[in-house]
Amino acid sequence: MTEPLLVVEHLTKTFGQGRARATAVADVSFSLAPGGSLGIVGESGSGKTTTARMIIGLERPSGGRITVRGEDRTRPARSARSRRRRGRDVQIVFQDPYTSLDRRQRVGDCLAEVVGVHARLGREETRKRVSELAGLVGLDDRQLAALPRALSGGQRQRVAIARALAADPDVLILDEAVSALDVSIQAQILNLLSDIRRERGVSYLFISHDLAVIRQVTDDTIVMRHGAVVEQGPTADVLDNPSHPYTRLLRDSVPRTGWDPETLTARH
Ligand SMILES: Nc1ncnc2c1ncn2[C@@H]1O[C@H](COP(=O)(O)OP(=O)(O)OP(=O)(O)O)[C@@H](O)[C@H]1O
Repeated sequence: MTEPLLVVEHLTKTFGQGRARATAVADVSFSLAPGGSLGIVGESGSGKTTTARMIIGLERPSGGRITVRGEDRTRPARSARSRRRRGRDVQIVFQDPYTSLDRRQRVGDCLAEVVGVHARLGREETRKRVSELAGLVGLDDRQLAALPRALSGGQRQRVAIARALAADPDVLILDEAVSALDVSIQAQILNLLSDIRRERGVSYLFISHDLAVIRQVTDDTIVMRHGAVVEQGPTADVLDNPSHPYTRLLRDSVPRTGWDPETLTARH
């Protein structure tokens, strides 16, 4: 059996103290295989982003363990060097890349900067690598020379994906990465992500509230509610034959032919 790439065991996160203390993530365990794609679904506030933030090292777990290729990643990195090294393990793409892009920096320069952080390359090699990344995500020279504000939402998300891939990570976390895009652009980005996974063997942790998206891009899925995992398994099984009432509710909440919100609310 292939060794898992990312393993999360009994992960827990509590915020606040005393009466204000709240558990955002409660005893969450899962693993991600090399080249695999795992979906995390759940309603707003179920702990999906907090889980992702702990894996990327932006939040310190209150309990549990995170390993990548068997190496402990539970505590956030202390030095710039180990942060860089960990950047080659896991990268994240958020819903709105505009907030994380430098508004005064041209897209090509932004990509060159990240390439420079992760690999010591000469000017010509850096240029080649930027052009390769741009090709991978479908950005042309005009877009590389542009400032982020001159790009559409879909193009900015391509920049965010290219920037994450510039570190050549083993795992890419996509946190509602296509949720803000309209449906046709969303389909383009999802196809792009499938191609990248096939060509590069990068693994995905795909966080979304959209079950159609989860069905399209993941092999396995976990369902979170109130910080805990209530169901997990192959995506088709979880979505087609949910065993937990909450998963059934999530699935039945998707509008489709014959959908009746009144019956749904009455039932739950
Ligand atoms: N820094 C923080 N301080 C206090 N509480 C927090 C903090 N970050 C998250 N929480 C709480 O933890 C819970 C889980 O939040 P989280 O953002 O992980 O949920 P989510 O499933 O990603 O939701 P959404 O889909 O709306 O992004 C929420 O109740 C949230 O209010």
